[in-house]
Amino acid sequence: MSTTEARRIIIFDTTLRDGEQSPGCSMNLDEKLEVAQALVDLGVDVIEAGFPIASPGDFESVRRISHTVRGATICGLARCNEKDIDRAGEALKGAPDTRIHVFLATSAIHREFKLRMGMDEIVERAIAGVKRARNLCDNIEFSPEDAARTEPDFLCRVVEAAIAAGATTVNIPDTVGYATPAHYGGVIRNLRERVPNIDKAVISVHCHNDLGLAVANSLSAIEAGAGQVECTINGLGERAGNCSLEEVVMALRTRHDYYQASTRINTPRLVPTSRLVSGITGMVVQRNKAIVGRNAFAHEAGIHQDGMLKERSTYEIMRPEDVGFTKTDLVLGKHSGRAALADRATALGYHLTPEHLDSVFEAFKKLADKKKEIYDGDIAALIEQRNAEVFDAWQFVGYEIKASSGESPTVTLTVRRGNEEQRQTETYGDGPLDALFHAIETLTGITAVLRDYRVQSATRGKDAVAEAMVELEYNGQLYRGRGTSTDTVEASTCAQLNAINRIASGAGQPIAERPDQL
Ligand SMILES: CC(=O)SCCNC(=O)CCNC(=O)[C@H](O)C(C)(C)COP(=O)(O)OP(=O)(O)OC[C@H]1O[C@@H](n2cnc3c(N)ncnc32)[C@H](O)[C@@H]1OP(=O)(O)O
Ligand SMILES: CC(C)C(=O)C(=O)O
Repeated sequence: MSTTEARRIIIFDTTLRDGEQSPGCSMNLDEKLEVAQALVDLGVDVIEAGFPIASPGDFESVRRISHTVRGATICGLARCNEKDIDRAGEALKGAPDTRIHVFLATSAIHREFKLRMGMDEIVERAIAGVKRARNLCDNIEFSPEDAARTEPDFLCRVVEAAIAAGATTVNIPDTVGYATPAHYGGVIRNLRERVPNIDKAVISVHCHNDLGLAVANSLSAIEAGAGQVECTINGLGERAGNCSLEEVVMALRTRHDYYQASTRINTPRLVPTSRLVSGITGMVVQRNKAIVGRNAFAHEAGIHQDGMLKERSTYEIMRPEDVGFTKTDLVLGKHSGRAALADRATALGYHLTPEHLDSVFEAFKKLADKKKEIYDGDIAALIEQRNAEVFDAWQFVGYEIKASSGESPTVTLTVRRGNEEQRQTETYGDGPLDALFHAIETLTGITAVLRDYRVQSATRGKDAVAEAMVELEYNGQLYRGRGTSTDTVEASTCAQLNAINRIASGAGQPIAERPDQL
């Protein structure tokens, strides 16, 4: 089947109703209007804007949305009683494209313990509710709540009666997330085979995620013939949530070869809409959440990064820009390889020789063992540090400090000169840096005046790299040195040593040329 012949699946978004039922996710009127507009921009077909009987605020938000938001059908929920249905009709009155969604539970557990109604009464109430709603609106959805746990024969009976009474959509909820994919697909198939008037209505699915199967169950139902899927942004919803809109939409799109079904969703709006809803509800999107999570298109493993740089379909089944991310993120961390490091260095404007890359890579791996995430600032600092070290006569190896307040610290500094390690221990000065700088002077035999010393964080976070900078005056010339490390003392010692190395190699600047610095 070609793309043009694909079945179109109706996307019914219930972020503003079932999504709002997530504990702590209530939204105010302005926020609901903003989300409703974003849902229209995203291209959803139906927006379930709220449950008008629930509160005056819910009534008002359904009323305002149905009167101001254009481009989608606006739906209001109602229990199967006159008051709820009339209130929903009132909230939607006068708006151009609306739907009333009437629900009544049908499973044995709900009939016996919650509603205390027998089967016949359920059927009668369902018929009466749909008819009453149909007098207020032409577009009626009926949901036999807890359908997935309802006896198949009885479910067929209720669905047939609801359609005969005027329901244009019959929604089959897995209210408690009990279904599994094959089971749920079977429920839909059974209805299609056994309900004589089933072709007079669209079959819809509404899956909860208690077993983490909401998306899988929805896809199975679509495969079995469902034409509408109910879902929420970020999978928000009662308890473990609902079917996630972004996941089901991208599954249909990515596996079009299999499902032969399409939606109207403008997929590059998925990430912005997810961020909007997350910001408004305060429900943080987990980093590894499919489609919209921060890591959804991030690759850290060297072998994957190498594959991605050669041909991105090696490790990506969707393009990040198709869901609204700007680009794939090759995260640099302890699992990365040279290919990704070289690629990032080039992007940052550095051109590394193979030897230089090896040397930066070695320092990068050491840093990555200490730090969870390596930022661009870290990479730049490492490259510049290595650039400076190329000429170094003395290279930093390590230090030890014994210090207590009010006493001169004792430091041992170890440096390498060629193949030889040199060590200097001293008890000196006001603090560890004073002592370490003095140990450098003793080891190298070069005494200079410290004109400037600065240390700053190169990147973010507690484990950020410290970047130290010193300026030394020596024989009327100015020598700068830089050092980086996650350890501030080490960064400062490296900076001092780097400046001394420059003195040794004569790489200074006349002081007169830089009066502003002094
Ligand atoms: C599966 C779902 O997500 S359904 C939607 C769930 N969403 C919500 O409940 C959020 C909004 N709800 C509310 O604000 C309140 O529950 C209200 C305003 C709707 C009702 O409040 P109250 O009148 O105080 O009733 P309460 O919530 O305590 O109990 C629900 C009543 O509705 C009845 N009921 C439940 N579902 C239905 C239904 N589909 N049709 C008719 N009656 C129903 C229950 O049997 C119970 O009746 P009872 O009090 O005679 O035993
Ligand atoms: C109202 C219905 C569709 C519902 O939310 C559910 O059954 O989960």
